[in-house]
Amino acid sequence: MEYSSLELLKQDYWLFEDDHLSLRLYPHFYDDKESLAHFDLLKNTIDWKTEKIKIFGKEHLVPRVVAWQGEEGVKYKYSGVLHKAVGWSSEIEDIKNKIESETRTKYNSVLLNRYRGGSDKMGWHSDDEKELGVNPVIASLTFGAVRRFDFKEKVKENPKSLKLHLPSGSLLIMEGETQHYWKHQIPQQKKVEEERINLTFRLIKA
Ligand SMILES: O=C(O)CCC(=O)C(=O)O
Ligand SMILES: [Fe+2]
Repeated sequence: MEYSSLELLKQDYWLFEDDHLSLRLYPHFYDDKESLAHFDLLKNTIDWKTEKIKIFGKEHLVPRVVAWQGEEGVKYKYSGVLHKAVGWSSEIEDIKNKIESETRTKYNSVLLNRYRGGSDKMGWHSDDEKELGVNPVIASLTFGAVRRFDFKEKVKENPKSLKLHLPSGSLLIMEGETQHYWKHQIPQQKKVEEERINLTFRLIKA
C-alpha cells in the first residue's frame, strides 16, 4: 500500500497494524505555521555534522547531515564515536514535552537528520540497537519536504511493504515488535528539491 501526503492529511489519526507492524501517525501534530517556524529554527541553530562511516575499510560520507541531543549524561555511539549528552536545547525540550504528553511515553534522546534535497537518503535499517531495549517506542517527527518513508517486512519470501509520504508537521510512532520484523528507509527522490528535517526521539537504557 502507498499513501500520498494528501490522503494522510485527511484523518487526524491513523493506525497501521500488520504482521508484527505497529504504527500510529498523527498527520497534524504541528500546523503549517508551527512546522515552518521549527524547520527554520532547527536548520539554522543546530550544529549539523556530516557523518563518516567505514564500509570495508573505506571511509564514506553519509548522504545527509546529522545531530544528536539528550538528557545530561545519556550516552550514544554513532559515527564510531561515543557521544555524551549535555542536555536539551529549549526548542527541542518543548517539542519533546509535547510528544511525551500526547503519546504518554518518555524519551531521553533525539537523533536529528537533515536531508538537503532529494539525493539525500537513509538506507534500509531497523532501529534495533541493544541500548533501546526490546520493542522500543520511537517517535519520528517531520518538518519540511514531503518524503517517502518505506517499510518492508524482513521475511525473505513475499515481504509485505507500506509506503507513507509523510507530511510536514506529522508525527509517526513506531512501536511493539515493528523493529524486529520490519525495516524502514528514506529512498532517494531526485525530483524533490526542498529540505526535510526529521527528529527521532528514543529512550536509551543505560
Ligand atoms: O528521516 C526519517 O524519517 C527516518 C529517520 C530514521 O529512520 C532514523 O533516524 O533511524
Ligand atoms: Fe530509523
